[in-house]
Amino acid sequence: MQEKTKIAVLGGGSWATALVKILSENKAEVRWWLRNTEDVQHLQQFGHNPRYISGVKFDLNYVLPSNNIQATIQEADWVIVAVPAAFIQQALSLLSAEAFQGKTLVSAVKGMIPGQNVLITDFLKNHFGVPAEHQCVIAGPCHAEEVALEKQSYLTIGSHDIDRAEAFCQLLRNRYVKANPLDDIDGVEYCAVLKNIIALACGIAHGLNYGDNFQAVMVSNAMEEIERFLHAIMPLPRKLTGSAYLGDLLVTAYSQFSRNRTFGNMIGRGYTVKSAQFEMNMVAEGYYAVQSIHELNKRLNVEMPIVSAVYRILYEGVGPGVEIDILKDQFK
Ligand SMILES: NC(=O)C1=CN([C@@H]2O[C@H](COP(=O)(O)OP(=O)(O)OC[C@H]3O[C@@H](n4cnc5c(N)ncnc54)[C@H](OP(=O)(O)O)[C@@H]3O)[C@@H](O)[C@H]2O)C=CC1
Ligand SMILES: O=C(CO)COP(=O)(O)O
Repeated sequence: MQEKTKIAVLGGGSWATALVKILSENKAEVRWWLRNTEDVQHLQQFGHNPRYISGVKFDLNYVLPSNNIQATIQEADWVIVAVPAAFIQQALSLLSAEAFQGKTLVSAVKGMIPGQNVLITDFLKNHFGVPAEHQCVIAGPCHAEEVALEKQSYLTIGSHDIDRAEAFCQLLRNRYVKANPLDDIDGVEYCAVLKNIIALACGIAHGLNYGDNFQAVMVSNAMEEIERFLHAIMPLPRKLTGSAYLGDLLVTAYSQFSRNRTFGNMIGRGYTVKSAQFEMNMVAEGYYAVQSIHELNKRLNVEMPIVSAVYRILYEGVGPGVEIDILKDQFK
């Protein structure tokens, strides 16, 4: 009998839950680290994650939930990090560089490490010495909630090592998931960070009662902003109309499932940042990312009116109406 591929998934939120569904249904052995003991016990007893997309039922012959992060990754060939960026340092604090040796690390995270303002793959390289070519990122327009409903979805796996990316695609492909490898790992990682900020801006505008006409213009302007930023930080010929770039921006800006859009919508309707965070039991990465991009852009000086507006609204207390009014006059 062929040995099962051993994969560790770190994180207990919606995206980790969706990825465990895909991988375990493809008969990989998934060791799953969640930080809460009660969640692990619930999974072991009932086969459901109690707090995130709880309708998904897991086959416990293939899914091994645990609170022990060292034991979770020990035997795995692939380690998927699916913890929101702001909590990664804390989540991985018990692990040493040796723990990752010989493994492929896959970031499922669409954020940056706050304070350090680095991408997750750079953090894993700097902090744990994981070489860039031993890493992949999961990109593309894909909400966990739609994976749970088995709706047709597309993922892009970025890596400097295209064979490794293809090998990971093979672990993901199924009846409703198509996966394609791509070598622009930094481009898709930065784009995923930026699209969350733009989706926040779209939510803010929606909360202020702007309509679809305005949002379409905001998204078109945003694409140009993203293009300028990527050109400044990582110039490469890339097709930004691809689904890992434009596609991910569109799904996050328009989907009812988007955390970032929902968070922005609350801000537009007058919630404070604290109260919006309290209302959502999920994480809007764009809130943290906008600070990192704002810091990075002090050096790059890219013209980023939408990102700057979101920064001023969330971190400087400027009224959302004031900032969107300014954008309204700048957009073409
Ligand atoms: N959801 C999606 O559809 C997609 C998400 N992603 C990315 O996946 C990553 C994970 O997000 P997602 O799964 O959506 O997360 P969710 O928003 O679904 O859940 C939040 C997660 O954050 C954890 N968390 C919250 N506060 C803390 C804290 N103080 N310390 C440690 N952990 C904390 C929660 O743990 P607990 O429950 O124990 O509090 C939970 O696991 C993000 O980077 C996101 O951008 C990428 C593609 C799709
Ligand atoms: O990246 C995502 C879909 O591709 C998820 O976006 P949200 O975090 O805004 O839900």
